Amino acid sequence: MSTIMTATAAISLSKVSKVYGSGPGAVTALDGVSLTLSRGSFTAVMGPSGSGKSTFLHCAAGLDRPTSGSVRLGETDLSGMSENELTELRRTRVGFVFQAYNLVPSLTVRENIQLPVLLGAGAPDAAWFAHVVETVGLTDRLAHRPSELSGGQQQRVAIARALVTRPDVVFADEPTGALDTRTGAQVLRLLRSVVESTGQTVLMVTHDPAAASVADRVVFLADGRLAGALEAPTVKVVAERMTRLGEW
Ligand SMILES: Nc1ncnc2c1ncn2[C@@H]1O[C@H](COP(=O)(O)OP(=O)(O)OP(=O)(O)O)[C@@H](O)[C@H]1O
Repeated sequence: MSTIMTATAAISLSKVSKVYGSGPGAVTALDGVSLTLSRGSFTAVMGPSGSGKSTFLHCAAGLDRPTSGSVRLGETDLSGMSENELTELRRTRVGFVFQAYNLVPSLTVRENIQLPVLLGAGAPDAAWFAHVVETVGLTDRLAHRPSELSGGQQQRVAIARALVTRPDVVFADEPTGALDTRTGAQVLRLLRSVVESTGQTVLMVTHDPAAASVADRVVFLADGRLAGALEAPTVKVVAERMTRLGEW
């Protein structure tokens, strides 16, 4: 890999394939996908149901191992890593935001956000923590429990938690799937502003053209393969492209 690529690529997948099962029942969920995300970019992944989006996200994030091909996070090749090393990498170098916010109900907002740092027995960086909390607009909610917050606020806690370790990449799987349109739009604007204010790299899987239009680039998957990309996407163009790819 050239010096320029290692300097700018946050994540890089090379000919990644994933086959579930074996023999006649084997399913090829990903089929030779190569993609590079530059640092500070916001990329949305779209495609019909079953096209391999979740598998792609899981392989890129080190949650699942490709059957063949390689994934690099910055300069780290995930292929040869042990389970323990992958667990450590997920804890320290990637952040996750899921549709179901996955907050710990008994912990306060502050504790939920700090959890990844506390689990690593590290000391939270106070200035960064304050910056993240302010960016997501939760400064006056730190002592609350998740059940005392709205859905949008809970997802903002999850976003803050994903950012607190200053990960190389934040992976978001349908982050607005459980939110109403207006709250979803607020959460997306927040993710966008996070990319701009922190230089964070975000990879987001979504079914929603409006969500995808917030990204810098949309990549489309169909039958486990890359089926094109759009730069500076608009809702209309994304929706048209999805309609051509088949059932959403
Ligand atoms: N653990 C598994 N075992 C067997 N097959 C699987 C497994 N996980 C996914 N698949 C299959 O791999 C293909 C891709 O699935 P994946 O969940 O990545 O698609 P997706 O695009 O995220 O779908 P959706 O939009 O419906 O969530 C599908 O045919 C799915 O049935």
